Amino acid sequence: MPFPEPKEIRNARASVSRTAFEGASFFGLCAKIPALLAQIWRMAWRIDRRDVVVLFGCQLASGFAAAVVLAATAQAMVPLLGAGPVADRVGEAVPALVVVAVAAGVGRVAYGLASWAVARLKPRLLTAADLEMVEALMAVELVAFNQPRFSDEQDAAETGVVRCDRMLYDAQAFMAALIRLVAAFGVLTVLHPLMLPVLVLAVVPSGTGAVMEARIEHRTHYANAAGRNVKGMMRWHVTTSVLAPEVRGNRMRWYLAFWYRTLSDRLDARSVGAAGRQLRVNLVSAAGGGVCLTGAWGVLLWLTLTGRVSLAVSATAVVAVRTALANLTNVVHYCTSLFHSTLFLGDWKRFVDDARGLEARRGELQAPPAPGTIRADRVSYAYPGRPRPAVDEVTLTLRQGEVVAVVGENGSGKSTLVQLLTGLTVADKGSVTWDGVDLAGADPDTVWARTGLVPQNFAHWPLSVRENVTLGQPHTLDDGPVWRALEQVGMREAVEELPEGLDTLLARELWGGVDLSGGQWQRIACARALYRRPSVLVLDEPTSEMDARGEHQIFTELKKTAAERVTVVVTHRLDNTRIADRIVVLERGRIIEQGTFETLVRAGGLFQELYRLSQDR
Ligand SMILES: Nc1ncnc2c1ncn2[C@@H]1O[C@H](COP(=O)(O)OP(=O)(O)OP(=O)(O)O)[C@@H](O)[C@H]1O
Repeated sequence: MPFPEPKEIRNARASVSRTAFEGASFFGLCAKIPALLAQIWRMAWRIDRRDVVVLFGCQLASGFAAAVVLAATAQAMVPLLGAGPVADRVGEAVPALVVVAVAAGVGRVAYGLASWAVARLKPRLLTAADLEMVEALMAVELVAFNQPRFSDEQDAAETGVVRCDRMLYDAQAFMAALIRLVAAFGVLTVLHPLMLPVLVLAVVPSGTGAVMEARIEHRTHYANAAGRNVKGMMRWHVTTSVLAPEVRGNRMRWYLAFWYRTLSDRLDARSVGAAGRQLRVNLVSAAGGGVCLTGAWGVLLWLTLTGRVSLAVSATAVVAVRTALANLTNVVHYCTSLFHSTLFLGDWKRFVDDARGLEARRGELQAPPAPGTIRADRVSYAYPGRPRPAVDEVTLTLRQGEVVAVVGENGSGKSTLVQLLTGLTVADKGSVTWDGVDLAGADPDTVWARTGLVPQNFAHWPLSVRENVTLGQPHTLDDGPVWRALEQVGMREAVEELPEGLDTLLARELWGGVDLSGGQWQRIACARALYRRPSVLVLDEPTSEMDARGEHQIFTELKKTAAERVTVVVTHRLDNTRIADRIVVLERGRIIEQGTFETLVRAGGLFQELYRLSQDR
């Protein structure tokens, strides 16, 4: 049976860049260039003023040198093409030829120095853009990730970061070509005023063609954006060692290969189609440019034949026209590329600004360092685009020293509730208070400084064992507390056996790395939370992959250290809830039962039913 075709993937919205480019004409682009250049210079200026000054100065020098080369060439042509013995004519031209050689040398050195400044600025510009984005993303409210537009905008902004690499080079190449073009125009105008309009006419078709080609490229880029992103994600899934057993054990390889090839073919088909359209545009503009250029040569010939310009001037004009044309092609090419890059940069800027606006900034209130009471008062929360609240009018009080278990079926709202209790998410309705301090108005950093969280999806940080335990803490050189936390979760022996103990890198893909089992990783995540000695400890399915001994050890430890904190455990293993002082049962976002294990297991409600099912084997 043939495989079913993968779904066509599209972006949730068209990017602002795309619309901006679609609407731009050649002259529209030109008008925007000064502002775009100013934006790039401003960014570069913040990074290294000296390099920007070198870059700018060298560009001016190389442009000036180009003008001198052309003007001196014209001077040398006069004797060279004049009358008299060859030796005399050459001798007369020597000073001008020396000027040509020196100016060409100065131009080359200036160009080299400008490239050096670009090479120094480029990586730092990229890092600055990247850091801004990473820092902004790490600070946004969790709810931002649930907005459908957010990930599209993030993709466009990522492209902006990558394009920073090219943008500076484009700006430099554009400026260099522009300066040379202006120099060539200047020399031509001096030679004969009629030369300038003729040359402008000759270059309009190629300029228009280049913009049209760039627009096709841009359109293809966006048409392929969503598919390219998904393909990139899929590439990781199908090639990573983490998922290799699943891919093989379920014989997924053939379908995944088909999927990957189909998606790649679709992307390629768009690019191939675009290449054909670009060729047509290219040929038409080349033909138009050829006709105009022939006209320009014709005018030059007419000026020469009618004696309006000398043969020497005419020869210089040929050199100047060729210089102008070559640089004009570069001007148009780099201008469109620059425009393209700065549009992506605009996406990046907008995203970073928006993300900063979405930063978790709620108020100046300080959360109590060790809350005696956490209270949820008629708290509701609905995820964007979901009609039913995930947590619905929940009222609950947790006290210091208490271990509370939260149970319920999949999707009943357990994880969402613990996120609300720890201020990771702010309630739509109702309030969560820590000793009366409303988390909606509290500085979230002061809240999270007191919490220890083992979420359902925790990271396998590709760092050393020590860093995996201490992550997020102020640095301490003392390994005692690290070993203590590892002991609490029964990992001391396992870590001692690792090749480099606490220094062992936990990442099998990297050189010298060692991977852990699923249960061991869970123990490390628990050790990380316990190491923090939090006053609010939240564990969301902390032992789902652990063996009986590990699970027993964790729950014993929780009970032993419960007095110093508020402890909340989300679990599906209902036997574990025996250690809890209180069990809260959720259904469709509401609390339907509360009590001790002994009460609930006989209460005839959902807990009793779920417990019976868990024992019915
Ligand atoms: N990021 C999200 N965006 C949209 N809806 C979500 C999101 N996360 C959870 N939900 C929905 O909210 C509801 C509650 O989810 P939650 O993760 O809190 O349930 P849970 O009780 O922890 O489930 P489980 O036992 O499977 O972990 C579910 O209907 C779920 O589909």
